[in-house]
Amino acid sequence: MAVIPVELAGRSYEVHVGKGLLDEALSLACAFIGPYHGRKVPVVADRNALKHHGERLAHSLAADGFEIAWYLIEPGEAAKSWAGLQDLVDWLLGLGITRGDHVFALGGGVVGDLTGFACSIVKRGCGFVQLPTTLLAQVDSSVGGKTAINTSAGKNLVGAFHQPSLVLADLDALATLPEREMRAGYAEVLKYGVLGDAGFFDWLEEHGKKVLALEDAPLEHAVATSVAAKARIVAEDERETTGTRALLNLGHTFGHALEAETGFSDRLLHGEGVALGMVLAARYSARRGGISEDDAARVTRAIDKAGLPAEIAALGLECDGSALVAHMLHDKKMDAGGTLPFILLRGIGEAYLAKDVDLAGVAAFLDAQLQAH
Ligand SMILES: NC(=O)c1ccc[n+]([C@@H]2O[C@H](COP(=O)([O-])OP(=O)(O)OC[C@H]3O[C@@H](n4cnc5c(N)ncnc54)[C@H](O)[C@@H]3O)[C@@H](O)[C@H]2O)c1
Ligand SMILES: O=C(O)C(=O)C[C@@H](O)[C@H](O)[C@H](O)COP(=O)(O)O
Ligand SMILES: [Zn+2]
Repeated sequence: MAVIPVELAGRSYEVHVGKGLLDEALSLACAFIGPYHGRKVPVVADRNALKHHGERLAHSLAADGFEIAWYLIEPGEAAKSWAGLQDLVDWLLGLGITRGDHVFALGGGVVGDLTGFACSIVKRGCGFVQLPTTLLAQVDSSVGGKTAINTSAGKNLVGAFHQPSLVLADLDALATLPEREMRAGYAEVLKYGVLGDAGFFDWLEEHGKKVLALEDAPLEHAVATSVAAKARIVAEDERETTGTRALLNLGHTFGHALEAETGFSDRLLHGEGVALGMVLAARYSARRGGISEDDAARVTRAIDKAGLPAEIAALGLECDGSALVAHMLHDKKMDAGGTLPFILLRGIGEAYLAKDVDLAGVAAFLDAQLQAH
């Protein structure tokens, strides 16, 4: 078991990583449950998280004398929408939620992002506890307080920074996760190595297969190392103002554009978009004379070896590079002068924010990538 603190002035919280946490460590979470609503705890879950882990959660809360008021969402990115937000907020208000209450989010990044955002606005803010059940949510989305919904203009364009009070990442939950989702989460694990920890990247090259196969020790090491990396970055730059936190966006400028182009659908999962985005960022960096061609190829190989998509040509998109760049114009990193900073690489473990990227050049680069292979 690992306990990783996220140190934020006045709002520090812990991320617990280990097996059996949904069964055992919930007494920790019970400290956050107010004496409201006839001791019913509001839990937001998607149908898959409920099906596989709802009973464990209900059982464990019952031991502390609590019942659950469930709010169910359909699995998939579509729930991160205005309509999804409105329905959830109405439900919370209907429950008589107070500002001192905590809502529990049981599921992947979709459940966490939507619940966190609803909790940031309901009565101007109530608390929430993250119970992440996907690898992606355990290593990334449940930590750091970015919450959001998507709009027709793009990914995560309406949201808030709102930190959870506690995160319990139960590694046992991953046993029921479909393989494709496990791989998608692994893309964000690789991201921490590629952006800032060459040693971790080396370790993943050697042990990544064991992580994907859910071997206990490698899995816990990968999740805890990822969470610790994210916690360090978030503690340094909570609201992405200094450029440090922007590094967590490695692969996302390209990835979010690909997600938008594929309609935020099952055609391309978020982690798959990030995987492709990291390949593109590495290749684009190599072309500018940053990372070596060999190391860019190493990044591509690690992604491919994990069974993640590594070539955008294989997506069969019917668009050109300019269409992808048009999606990027909505990116939240865009500054008032119309510059879109890109997270590029000097080497493996050495990401930086480049503010001199010419978008016409990116479109031409993408045209070539869309044709290649
Ligand atoms: N807030 C952040 O910092 C942050 C970071 C990374 C990603 N995100 C967001 O997270 C979302 C992606 O999250 P995700 O990859 O977890 O996707 P997801 O929430 O859609 O979950 C993936 C699928 O797994 C199912 N599932 C969840 N837990 C399961 C389990 N234990 N067993 C079986 N099935 C299970 C879900 O029902 C869903 O079908 C995107 O919207 C992305 O933008 C946010
Ligand atoms: O926590 C962060 O900061 C990240 O950038 C983590 C990303 O993996 C995540 O997908 C995030 O939601 C993207 O942020 P956005 O600001 O580009 O929406
Ligand atoms: Zn991401």
